[in-house]
Parts: sequence; C-alpha cells; structure tokens
Amino acid sequence: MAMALRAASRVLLRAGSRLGRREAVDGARRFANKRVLVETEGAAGATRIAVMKFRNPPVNSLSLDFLTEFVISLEKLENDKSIRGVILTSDSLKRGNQTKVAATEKTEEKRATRDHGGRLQERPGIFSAGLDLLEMYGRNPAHYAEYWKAVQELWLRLYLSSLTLMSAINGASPAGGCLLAITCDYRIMADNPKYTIGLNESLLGIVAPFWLKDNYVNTIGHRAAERALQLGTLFPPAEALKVGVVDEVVPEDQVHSKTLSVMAKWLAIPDHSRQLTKTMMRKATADNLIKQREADIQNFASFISRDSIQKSLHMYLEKLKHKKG
Ligand SMILES: CC/C=C\CC(=O)SCCNC(=O)CCNC(=O)[C@H](O)C(C)(C)COP(=O)(O)OP(=O)(O)OC[C@H]1O[C@@H](n2cnc3c(N)ncnc32)[C@H](O)[C@@H]1OP(=O)(O)O
Repeated sequence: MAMALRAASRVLLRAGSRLGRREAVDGARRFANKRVLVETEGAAGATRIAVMKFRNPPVNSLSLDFLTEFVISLEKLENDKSIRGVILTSDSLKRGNQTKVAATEKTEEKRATRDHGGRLQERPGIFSAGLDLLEMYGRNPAHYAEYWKAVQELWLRLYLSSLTLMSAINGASPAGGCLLAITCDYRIMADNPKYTIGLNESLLGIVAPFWLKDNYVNTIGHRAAERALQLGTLFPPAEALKVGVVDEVVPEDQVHSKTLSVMAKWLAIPDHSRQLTKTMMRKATADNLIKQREADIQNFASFISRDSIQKSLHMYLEKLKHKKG
C-alpha cells in the first residue's frame, strides 16, 4: 500500500512539474496547467476522486489548446491508480485576483485587452460554451482537420474512459459543453433557469457529427434526440431532467456536494464489473467513429470550409457580439 501511494504521488509530482505547478493542501493535491485545474479529494491511502475544473476564460470554449490540455490531464488521471472517479465542472467563479495572462495568441490577445487591467475574467454561470467558434471560422482546411482530430480525441477519451465520470454542470452547456456532459456516466445540473444544455448545432447552421448524435440517442432516446437535434433545443434544467439529458437537478450551492455523494455510491461498485459493463454498452458506438476517423475529419474540414457554412458562422458570431445591445 505504501508503495502504491508513493507511486501515485510520483505520478502527480511528475504531472505537476510537466504541467507547471503542483500544490499539496491539507492532504488534497492539485496540478494545473493554464486551462484545466485538477484537484484530488480523499484521504491518503483511500480511493481518491479528482475534480477537473475548466478555466478557459471567458466562456470555457473548447479551443485547440484547451482540448490538448484537457486530454493530457485526463490521461494522467487514467494512469493514476489511486483515482477512480473524476468530476468535470467549471471553475466559473469570478476571481478578483487572477494571474495576468501573457497574451500571445491572437484570440487571447483580443480577449485579454478587452478585460480590465489586462486580466482575463471568467464569466460565472458557464459550464462550457462548446467548441471554440474561432477555431472553425476563417481558418484553413488543415487547421479544421487538426482541430477536428482533437475534438474526436476528446470525445473518444471521455466516452471510453475507464474512470467513473460525472459532470457537475454549474452553468450554460451548449453543443460541445453538452458533449462533455453526455460522455459522463452521470450528470447533475444546477437548478438555475438561466442555464441551458443541449446540442444546438442546427441553430448555427452546422450539423452534429454522427458519433455525437449516437451519444445523444443513447442518452435521451431516438425520438427525443431527433427532435432536439433538428430544433437545436437548449433545455433549461427542469426540461433537461425530464428528457434525460441530465440525471439530477439540485440547488446551485449543492451541485458539488451532491456529485460527491453520488460518486461515492458509484465507487462502491467493483471497478472491474462496472468498467466491463460500461465498455459493453459503449464500445459499438465508439468503434463506429474509430473505424472512420480520417473520413470524418475530411468530411468536417470540407463541410466547415464551405462558403455558406462560413457565412452562417460569421452571422452567429455577429449575433453573439451584438446581443448585449
Ligand atoms: C460541430 C459539432 C459539435 C459542436 C459544435 C459546437 O460546440 S459549436 C459552439 C456552440 N456554442 C454556442 O452556441 C454557444 C455560444 N455562446 C453563447 O451562447 C454565450 O456566449 C454563452 C455561452 C451563453 C455565454 O453568454 P454570456 O452573455 O455570458 O457571454 P457572451 O455571449 O457575451 O460571450 C463572451 C465572449 O465569448 C465569445 N464566445 C461565446 N461562445 C463562444 C464560443 N463557443 N466560441 C468562441 N467564442 C465564444 C463571445 O463571442 C463573446 O466574445 P466578445 O468578443 O466579447 O464579443
């Protein structure tokens, strides 16, 4: 046991030094990169739970950098034998004392200069705004292909994860945000009617990929998915619960504690039987993508490059920009 603990702590140490920093606070450990903060909870020697907090201001969009950092963090957790459960959530509380960000990338520069004092600010109430529209607009086909490969990778890693994954949905969760949630084994959403969740791709003039559609069908059933996908429905919590996009809706201040208590129940199940069952339920859906990944990438790159699609995305971005009035 002591050896296992030392090995687990070496994994976290290595993760921390590679990713930037590591801290140990009251037995809790954390490692962080720029866009994902991972904290582990649980007594030393016992099974630990990790909480992956998204912090990609302003809206936790799934940029290429975010996807890369997310997958690296998840892989580290998969390799840490002391971790059996992971909670995905947004680190969406506004913090007055954020680290100044070196604005090196074009998009970050734009956002950083927009924020007061050169600090990036996260907006509360956003789980994830989904795929980063700026990765899909005004770039070249090679970039779209690279981006889509990273999106596929994220989905496959999450969907086939041997860990028990839960999402604590503490904010808006459109499209790619919903993708993150529906790959999980269980979803708990904050009871705030301002927060919505669903696959709204059709409203942007784009189409959810077949594997995400399959994931949606597996979650809410064929008829409900067919209707919700065509209409691009974003469900408020009560409706999301009714249709089955989420499993529970709880008061906002109880999302984290409730997720921990549900996680404890799931972790009481022997890992091997739960994992084999999960694989049995999910493998065919994932294999459908695995056997045609390259074709799916080419299909996405050529679809998103179309003038008409770029025009739709442009209009959607303009609408977002001007909605505040
Ligand atoms: C292809 C199949 C798979 C998946 C497809 C997708 O995931 S496509 C992405 C779908 N996502 C959306 O439709 C969400 C769009 N965003 C929103 O509805 C709102 O931004 C949100 C998340 C509800 C937050 O609203 P809030 O009022 O708090 O912020 P605001 O709208 O002012 O946004 C702040 C700035 O962020 C930019 N932004 C928002 N979403 C995205 C995004 N997905 N990608 C990139 N950038 C995004 C927004 O334009 C604002 O920028 P600014 O320069 O300040 O105008």
